[in-house]
Formats: sequence, C-alpha cells, structure tokens
Amino acid sequence: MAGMTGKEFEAINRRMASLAGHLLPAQGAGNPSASIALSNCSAQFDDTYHRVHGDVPSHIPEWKPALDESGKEFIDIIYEKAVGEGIAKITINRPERRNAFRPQTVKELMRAFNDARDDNSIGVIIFTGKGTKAFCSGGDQSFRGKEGYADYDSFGRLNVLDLQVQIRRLPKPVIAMVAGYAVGGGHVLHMVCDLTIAAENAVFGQTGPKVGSFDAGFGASIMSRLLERLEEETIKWCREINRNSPMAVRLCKSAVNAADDGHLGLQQIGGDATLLFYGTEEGSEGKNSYLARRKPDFSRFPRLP
Ligand SMILES: CC(C)(COP(=O)(O)OP(=O)(O)OC[C@H]1O[C@@H](n2cnc3c(N)ncnc32)[C@H](O)[C@@H]1OP(=O)(O)O)[C@@H](O)C(=O)NCCC(=O)NCCSC(=O)CCC(=O)c1ccccc1C(=O)O
Repeated sequence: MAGMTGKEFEAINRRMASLAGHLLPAQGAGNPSASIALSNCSAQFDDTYHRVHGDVPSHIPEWKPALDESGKEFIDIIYEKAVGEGIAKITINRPERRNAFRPQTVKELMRAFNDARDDNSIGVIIFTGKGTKAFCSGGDQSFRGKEGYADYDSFGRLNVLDLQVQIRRLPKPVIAMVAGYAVGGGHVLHMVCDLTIAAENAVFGQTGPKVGSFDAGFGASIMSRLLERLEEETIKWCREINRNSPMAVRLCKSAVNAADDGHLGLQQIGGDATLLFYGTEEGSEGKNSYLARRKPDFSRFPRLP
C-alpha cells in the first residue's frame, strides 16, 4: 500500500473543495492525518453560507431499492435511492469474493450508473462495496481468459474499461465510499470517482502484477484514506453537494477533468456548452426557423464583446 504525498493530498483536498463549494481549513493541506478534519469542516465555519444553510445533516437516509428502466432485477449489485433526497447508492454485492467484479457485475453497474445519470431527481451517486472487508478486489480472476473477462453469456473483454470511462464522464459527482480493500481494478474504480471517503481499514493499491495483470491507465495515481463514520460522512458530502447549483456542479466536474482528458475532456465541456446554448432563445431560433421552413432571424441577438 502506498501513502499519499503532501502534494497529492493537497490536490485531492482542492478537488473535494471545488465540488462541495467550500474552503477547507489551511492546515488540511499537505497533512494526510488532516483528512479527519474534513469530516468536521463545515461545522468549523462561522460564515454567512453556513448561517444561511445550516449544518449539513449526516443521519443515514431511508434507502429504497431501485431498478433501471428495463425493470430487470440486479444480481451482483444493489441499487438504491434515498427517499426524498437526490442521492443514489450503487453497491457491489459480492462480499464472498471481496466484491471482485465479473462481466455480469460490470454490466449491472453500467445499467445502474446510466439510470442514476438519467434520473433528474439524483444529484450525487455513492459507489461502494458490500460489507467492510472490501470496496472491490478487482477483476474476478476465475472469469479471466485469454481475451479478457467472460461469463456465461459473454465473450472475453476488458469491459471494466467502459465502466471507468462512464463514471469519469458522468455529469454528476460520484463518491467512492471505501471500506477494506480497493485493489487492482477495484483501486482504479475508486480513482475514477470524483471523491473518495475512506474508512480507517481502507487499503489501496495496485496488485495486478501479482496475478499477471496491470493497469496502465487510471491505475497509478493519487490515493486517499482515513475517516471514521464512513456512511454518515459520505452522506454529508452528498447533501452538501446537492445544495449547490446542479449546472454549476456539472460544469465543475467537466472542468476538473478537462485538461487531463484531452479531446474527450474538450468534448464533454463543449457538450455542456451546447446544452446551455439549447436553453437560449438564440439556440431555439435556429431550430424553430428550420422546423417552420423560414430564414432564421439572428439579428436580435447581440454579438457580445
Ligand atoms: C483482496 C484480498 C487482499 C483480500 O484478502 P482476504 O481478506 O484474506 O480474503 P481472501 O480469502 O483472499 O478472499 C476471499 C475469497 O474471495 C476470493 N477473491 C478475492 N479477490 C478475488 C479476485 N480478484 N478474483 C477472484 N476471487 C477473488 C478469494 O479467492 C477467496 O475465495 P475462496 O473461495 O473463499 O477461497 C485478496 O483476496 C486478494 O489479494 N485478492 C486478489 C486481488 C487481485 O489481485 N485482484 C485482481 C487484480 S487484476 C485486475 O483487477 C484487472 C482488472 C481489469 O479488468 C483490467 C485489466 C486490464 C487493464 C485494466 C484493468 C482495470 O481494471 O483497470
């Protein structure tokens, strides 16, 4: 297991702060043990924002089982939504395999993430593993063949790569809630989330070479750990994020990833610009004139300096 450097810790702290929309105490930077302070950071502030909005509650919400639009039951995951608040929770449910993922698991995760993305009532998604021993121990090695991972109705493929991209591009914050091992492909899954909240027993690492695998993609990057009252802390972050403007949160996520993601990052943030433009009268004039078979009249829209 590798620890974080001060720089990495500072970077992740800044990343968390940008999504939650508040400043972190200065002593948090560069000190891994200061991640404990994150759990109390909103309570430490006596400012207008906190006077207006009050403290963020951390009680566990009432979770209701959810299905995606196909209505098919999930086998390898648990998909839930908090009653009355915009939080979805997606849990890998294979604790007997330390939540290793097989193709079935990955397919179900993709369906659930898709549903959470499309559900307007959801503002933030928690991604976790069942039990306290593991968040996820990576690809289930008993399903590994020469062409990748395959189960009864699939051919060999590294389908978790699609899931990684899906989470990275999903325009809502995804929080990894990690207890126990997050290793191999499981480590990569927490790395593609926007924030990781970890229990004290969390262990992060790249273990691929031990089993003749490796991740040359998102696998070798920052790591985080430490924090008690895991679910309460995670829920508190979800609620704080959900207090913010949804479009601003969406654009923050795009912006945070844009530079690292190159053309894909540009496509995401460019797509967000298109989305905003569709909501304007100027954008609508183009569509309306086309549908009405008339010339568009863009003359009433200013050419801003
Ligand atoms: C996680 C452990 C350290 C936990 O140890 P411990 O608590 O002692 O439990 P165990 O008794 O070892 O495990 C209990 C039970 O679960 C089985 N199990 C655990 N992990 C796996 C797994 N990954 N695959 C299959 N089975 C697993 C274990 O065999 C036990 O079963 P019993 O029948 O009860 O004996 C420890 O379990 C451990 O080290 N596990 C292996 C960790 C690992 O090496 N993971 C795989 C790394 S490779 C990978 O994830 C690639 C994924 C991928 O798709 C990919 C490919 C190419 C490029 C990129 C990627 C990518 O993911 O990004």
